[in-house]
Amino acid sequence: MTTTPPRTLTIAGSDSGGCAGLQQDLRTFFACGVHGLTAVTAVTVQNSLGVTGVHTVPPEVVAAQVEAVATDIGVQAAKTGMLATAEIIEAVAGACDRVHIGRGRTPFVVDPVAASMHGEPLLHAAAMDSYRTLLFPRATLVTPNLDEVRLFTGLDVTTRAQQRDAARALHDLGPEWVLVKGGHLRGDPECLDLLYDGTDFHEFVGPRFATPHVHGSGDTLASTTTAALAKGHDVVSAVAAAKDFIVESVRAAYPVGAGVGPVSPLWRLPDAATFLTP
Ligand SMILES: Nc1ncnc2c1ncn2[C@@H]1O[C@H](COP(=O)(O)OP(=O)(O)OP(=O)(O)O)[C@@H](O)[C@H]1O
Ligand SMILES: Cc1ncc(CO)c(N)n1
Repeated sequence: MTTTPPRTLTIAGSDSGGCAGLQQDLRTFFACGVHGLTAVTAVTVQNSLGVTGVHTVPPEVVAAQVEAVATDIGVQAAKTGMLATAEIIEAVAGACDRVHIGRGRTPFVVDPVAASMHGEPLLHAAAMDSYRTLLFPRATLVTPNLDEVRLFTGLDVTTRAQQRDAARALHDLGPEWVLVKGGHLRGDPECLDLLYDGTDFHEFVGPRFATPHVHGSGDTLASTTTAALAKGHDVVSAVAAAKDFIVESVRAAYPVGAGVGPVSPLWRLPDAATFLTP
């Protein structure tokens, strides 16, 4: 009998285009050798050009999915993506408490998704406070991009020094660790992601590729980190592994549709492209 792989849970929205959201989380989990579980929060009508509809799942159904998989299948690490509303955030916080997901217990990565990469909102404005009071204090790690940093702290980050100020301000909101992602620091010739635990900074620097196809890059980074935590890495080595993984995934990005294509965890499965070739 084969050994059961570690189980990772994503609490996230569906992207019908398969580039971001829970679809990207699941394929990243698969490529990282963990069994992916899902608690669906919302269905988005989305393609490579943007989001044209959002339909949320009732909060009690989101909570029930978390509890159903955690109590039977077990969760070694969990992450959140699009949570959409204050009511869903409240339900997620309650369910995670009941099944012992959160800092000091099962590792919990909170990716505070606020908008699509095309700028369409994926979070109600009224839900910002729920993130601050209910999720950041429960998080092992929060992973904001620079737009989310501005929303949560009011800080505009245009330099690496300001990235450090932002990490300090976010850490004050209660998470154990903060990763301020630098993908949006367009003037920087490299991509620096900055990790902070309230004492030490850790810098993860990678190349900045010229590709426009970076849809799902934040989801891939957070999912890989979650998979590494489930396999027993500490936060610093999990983020280091995730940074190596995202660099290869951006290098392997491909176009779909008329707009922005996804970064691709498929680089990890080199045989897959030729498998099933007639
Ligand atoms: N052009 C690029 N080349 C290489 N790495 C990149 C590039 N753009 C982003 N990254 C990396 O991808 C990860 C996600 O960063 P980013 O700041 O873009 O997050 P995000 O906006 O949440 O992503 P998305 O909304 O596209 O899912 C980071 O590790 C970042 O350094
Ligand atoms: C469902 C969903 N989650 C997250 C993002 C952001 O990457 C997106 N575009 N769509």
